[in-house]
Amino acid sequence: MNAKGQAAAPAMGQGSTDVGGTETTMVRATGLTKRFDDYVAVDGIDFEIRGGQAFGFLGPNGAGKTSTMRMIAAMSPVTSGSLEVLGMDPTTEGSSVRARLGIVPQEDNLDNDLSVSDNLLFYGRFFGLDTRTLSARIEELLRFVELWDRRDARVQTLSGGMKRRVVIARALINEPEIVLLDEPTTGLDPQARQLVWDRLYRLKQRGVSLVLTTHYMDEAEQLCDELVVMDRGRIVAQGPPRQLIEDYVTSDVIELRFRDGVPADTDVLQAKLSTMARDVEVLADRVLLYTDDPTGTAGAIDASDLKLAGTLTRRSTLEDVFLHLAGRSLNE
Ligand SMILES: Nc1ncnc2c1ncn2[C@@H]1O[C@H](COP(=O)(O)OP(=O)(O)OP(=O)(O)O)[C@@H](O)[C@H]1O
Repeated sequence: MNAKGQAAAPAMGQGSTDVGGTETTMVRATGLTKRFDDYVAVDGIDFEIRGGQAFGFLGPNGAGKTSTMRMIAAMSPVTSGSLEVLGMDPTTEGSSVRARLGIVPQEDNLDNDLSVSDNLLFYGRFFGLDTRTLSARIEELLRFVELWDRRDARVQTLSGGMKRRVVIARALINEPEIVLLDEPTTGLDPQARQLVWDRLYRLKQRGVSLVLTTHYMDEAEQLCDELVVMDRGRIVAQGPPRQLIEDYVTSDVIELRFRDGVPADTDVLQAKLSTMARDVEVLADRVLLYTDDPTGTAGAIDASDLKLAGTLTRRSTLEDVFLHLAGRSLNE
């Protein structure tokens, strides 16, 4: 207990509050480029990740998110441009960079035949940690991810959500200053996702910087302080999630569904609807009306001769930002 009677924060990430405050640059990329033969996967991007932040790369499949992560993780060399991770060059100082990172890959690469705690033990030995230190850390980490009671279970017997939490615990074994998570909740059911989000949120509260990729807008909105939105290797927008929504789209969206499907003559439809809202997006199955005056727009819709099956009014999301910037949906 500390002077205020609160339980002391676990050892993980200790020091990161000193060295990793928001004034500290954890990762800086300038003109960062990754090419696979002639294919440009990451096309000259600039970004800066500051300490204690949850920083997200949001974008559809193939946007270049994983390629960017792999360069930060010193797992894939930079083709051109510059990249600095914790003040080091990951291309020439790869092992020093990796020693201070935690990595949660897209695929759970646990040893299914080993127990939960042995997975952490063997991973920890790579970092040269002795058995006593490791035992204490394994207990603390498995309690943190709420899997201490499953410590002796073979990984094979765990659910997908539990496995993901084991990978997160494993990534923390070396007390990293930055944890890189590649699509941390892809494939998990809603309840398992909530649990992972909750643990990541707590980790951030302890001063650990999180860098994650996702193609889920709700994950980006829930977890990230700062986002870059990527499409086809480039950054199309950058900022805090709420700021991006404010900057690029209206406060509300009214979705229209038509009785006989979206009318084929989209030019006529666009012209008619554009008098009712600030922006109109015609999709295959519905039309989106972007408005800062949902009541006024709803009134104009009611007074029109549109043959509608139904309408839905909702707050704008990052999905709308992406649609506005890229002209297509995030998960298309
Ligand atoms: N080793 C590789 N060799 C050739 N092309 C690659 C390689 N790795 C990735 N790519 C290509 O680079 C592009 C960007 O891939 P990347 O995995 O970085 O995207 P992503 O945004 O993470 O998408 P996903 O959500 O599917 O992982 C894709 O078109 C992919 O096919």
